Amino acid sequence: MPRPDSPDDPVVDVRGLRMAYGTNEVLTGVDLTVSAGEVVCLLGPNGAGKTTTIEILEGFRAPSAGTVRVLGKDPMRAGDAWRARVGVVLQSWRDHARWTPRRLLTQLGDYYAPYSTPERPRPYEVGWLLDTVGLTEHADRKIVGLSGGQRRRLDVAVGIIGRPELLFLDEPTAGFDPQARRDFHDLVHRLSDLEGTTILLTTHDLAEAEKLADRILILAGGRIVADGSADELGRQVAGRSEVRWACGAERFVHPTDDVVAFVRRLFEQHGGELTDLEVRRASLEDTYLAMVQRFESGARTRPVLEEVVR
Ligand SMILES: Nc1ncnc2c1ncn2[C@@H]1O[C@H](COP(=O)(O)OP(=O)(O)OP(=O)(O)O)[C@@H](O)[C@H]1O
Repeated sequence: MPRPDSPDDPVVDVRGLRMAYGTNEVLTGVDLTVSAGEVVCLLGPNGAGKTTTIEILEGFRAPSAGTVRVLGKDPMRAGDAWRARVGVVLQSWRDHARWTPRRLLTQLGDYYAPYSTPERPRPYEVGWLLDTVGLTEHADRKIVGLSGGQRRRLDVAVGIIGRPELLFLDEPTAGFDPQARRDFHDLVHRLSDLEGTTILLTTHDLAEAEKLADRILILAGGRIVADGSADELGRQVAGRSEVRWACGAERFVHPTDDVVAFVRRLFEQHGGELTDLEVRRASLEDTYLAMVQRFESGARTRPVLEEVVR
């Protein structure tokens, strides 16, 4: 039995997780580990099982099989003290529509006060939190009158009011305008860098994943098919970089695995004639699409795909 608070223990440790809804097998053997202080992003196509995985880790859904340990406990059996250490940003806060954000956050914050420790005083101060999520101006308006993006900011505030050690964010920026998105990214960095909060998030915004995540997991076909930083994943997809150049009026494009060797040859052969040169590295979007495609084409003939990454 792992000691819950040893800094060396993984915050999330999942082995052989399986989940079926009736005959629909959504997760067929997920293994994943998240260490203290990491920001990990779970990517995957629609219906891959990201929300299902997160809900199981949150203790909101019982898995069909496998071992799940979150902060050293089985989420389905963990008590209030465990829950106070975990923050969850749900899709949208619907209760208490006639309350104000300030009242709601104050009320929810009181729930966490008994779980305050000298190392981690709980809850956050409500005024500070309202300011941090950009809701000060709307703090005393009824929740029912907030815009979609303002409600989403409130969702985030509700998720972190208890100063969680582990925070789950399921598509946190869906519906955010660019400013709200940037503010949110700053908040995630702040929680991670200053508070040491461990964060597991899902998103379909690959630029967001690249910006926020220390590590990216790709869930496809019921398993984790890729695990690494954006750069590490990129290196596993061959032919990813593209060199574009011009000789006089003629333009050329060539994909390559080894940009330096290719450009060196280019200079040796055409150095004097080159009028333009550009190296375009594949984005996380290119990598992600290539990996999911590789998985899907392989899956038609081979159900097990560990070789995609390892
Ligand atoms: N409560 C449920 N009952 C039955 N099937 C469900 C339930 N919740 C999810 N599913 C099914 O499980 C699969 C995975 O759904 P899930 O919401 O976990 O995927 P996701 O990766 O989060 O998708 P998205 O990117 O679209 O949000 C889907 O086929 C979905 O229809």
